[in-house]
Amino acid sequence: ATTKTKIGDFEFENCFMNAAGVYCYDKNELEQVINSQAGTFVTKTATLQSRPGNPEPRYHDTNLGSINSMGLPNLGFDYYLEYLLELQKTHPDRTFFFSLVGMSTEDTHALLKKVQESDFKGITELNLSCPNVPGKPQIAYDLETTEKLLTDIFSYFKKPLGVKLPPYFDIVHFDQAAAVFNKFPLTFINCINSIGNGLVIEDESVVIKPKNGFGGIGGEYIKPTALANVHAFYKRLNPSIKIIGTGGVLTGQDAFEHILCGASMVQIGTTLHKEGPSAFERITNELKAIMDKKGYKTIEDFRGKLKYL
Ligand SMILES: O=C(O)c1[nH]c(=O)[nH]c(=O)c1I
Repeated sequence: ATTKTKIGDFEFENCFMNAAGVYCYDKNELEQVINSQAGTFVTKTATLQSRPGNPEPRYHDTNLGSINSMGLPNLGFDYYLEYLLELQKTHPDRTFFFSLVGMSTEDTHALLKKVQESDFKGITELNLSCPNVPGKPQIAYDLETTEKLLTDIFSYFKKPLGVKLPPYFDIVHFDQAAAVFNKFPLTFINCINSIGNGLVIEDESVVIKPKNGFGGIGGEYIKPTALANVHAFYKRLNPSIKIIGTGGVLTGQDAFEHILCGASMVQIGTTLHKEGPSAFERITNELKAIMDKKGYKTIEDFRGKLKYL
């Protein structure tokens, strides 16, 4: 079996990649993902200026997953763009993802205009769902603002663009959000970001410093919500808008379920943070074994084919 996949006009040898925020802060981390079995990588979400992020401890692993309130620490847009342009020379046959968001609407447009005017040939992931910048709501929970932002963006941005979404929890919100996204030539949507503002307690204390311990939840806790968002949008979106599935992937079986729900690419966050880049080889082999046992040759043989009772 092969786990190769396609997003927009781009082919990837493997349908696995990191989730933004994990193993993607600097060239050293990104190099490790390039040299792993991952099909591609996405950068840490970049802002116009570099940011130190929230006070530590700001990330904590638990038996069932993770909690984080990083606060968008990153080396700044220019650092990642420069590296991505260098990779276009050293790895001309590969396509990478550039995650970004402005700290204001003006900044978001400034960032995307810089990408549009640059020689970047990869795919841009606009993060509409960072849950950890105090005072900043998750953009994608405000569908009116999201529609206005995308309308303005697509008036000048002509390169491949997708959006990173927070989880939605109401069928009516799936309907309303899908109706907005279907208005735009999006290359993909990525479901889901961490489940915002959970709380993890050990003994009598929170485990992270920012926001009195409130942070985005990842890992095993979130797979049912991730799968529901992948499948809800798969059923509602124009087939030209691909789905990236993120959330709760520990094994090949979890990845199989994301693809069954309609995902064309699967991102790994918490598991990658815990296990390191060798997780890509393990999970790829586990998925291939499942496909071989079931007689599926490519992921298109079962993508989106979730059975109902
Ligand atoms: O706190 C973060 O940096 C962060 N953490 C997340 O869990 N998701 C995000 O999109 C971001 I931008």
